[in-house]
Amino acid sequence: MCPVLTWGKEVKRVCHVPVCADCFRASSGSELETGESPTIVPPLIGKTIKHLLFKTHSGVGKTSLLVQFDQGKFIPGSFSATVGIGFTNKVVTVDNAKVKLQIWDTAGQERFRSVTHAYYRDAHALLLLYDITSRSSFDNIRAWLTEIHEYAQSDVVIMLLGNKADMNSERAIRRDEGERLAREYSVPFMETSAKTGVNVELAFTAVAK
Ligand SMILES: Nc1nc2c(ncn2[C@@H]2O[C@H](COP(=O)(O)OP(=O)(O)OP(=O)(O)O)[C@@H](O)[C@H]2O)c(=O)[nH]1
Repeated sequence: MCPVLTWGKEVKRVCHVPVCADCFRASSGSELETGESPTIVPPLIGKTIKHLLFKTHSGVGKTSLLVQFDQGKFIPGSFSATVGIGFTNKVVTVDNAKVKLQIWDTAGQERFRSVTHAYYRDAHALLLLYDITSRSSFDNIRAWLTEIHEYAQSDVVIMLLGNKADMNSERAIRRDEGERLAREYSVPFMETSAKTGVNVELAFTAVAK
């Protein structure tokens, strides 16, 4: 039985898979040459999307959101603060194509600003996070958006995320405030919860579609 292969946009020739002549024809669109061994070279990954995950304020749930996306679980309690920049790789299937998401996790602290700037230029997507129970985290967003516009590629996808959506009773920022700010900067917006997992997958994969 031949493997089912999905051809992505940027083919990365990483391994050879032996297949029958019919599958070779179906996958490559060409016939085997006489004497040619029936192997095709599938892409392991269709494309790589680089995300940069931001928090605008301490404790908005950036690490929890990443853990929920990566491991599908919520681990209560604060993680040790992100130092400098780290990254997580996750391969997801989008429209039958495998896409590698490389998620760079930045420390929001001032002293790491210069490190972070270097990554802006390379990113396809920037996820900007605030905590719906924290007015100050929301108030920081404008400054971050201004800075991002200065350093990021002009075609970068910026997404605004209001995290801790499960904490409705302690909400300090109405959903429509988030929506309005997002409209003002022409960026997509959604509320997420690292605890319940709501919209977490969507937030990370939306850019890959
Ligand atoms: N209820 C609820 N709590 C959350 C959610 N996301 C994170 N938390 C909690 O908020 C606190 C901070 O979460 P972290 O993931 O450490 O936040 P961070 O932005 O990485 O924090 P620092 O790097 O320390 O600034 C922890 O107690 C988490 O358990 C969420 O969606 N819902």
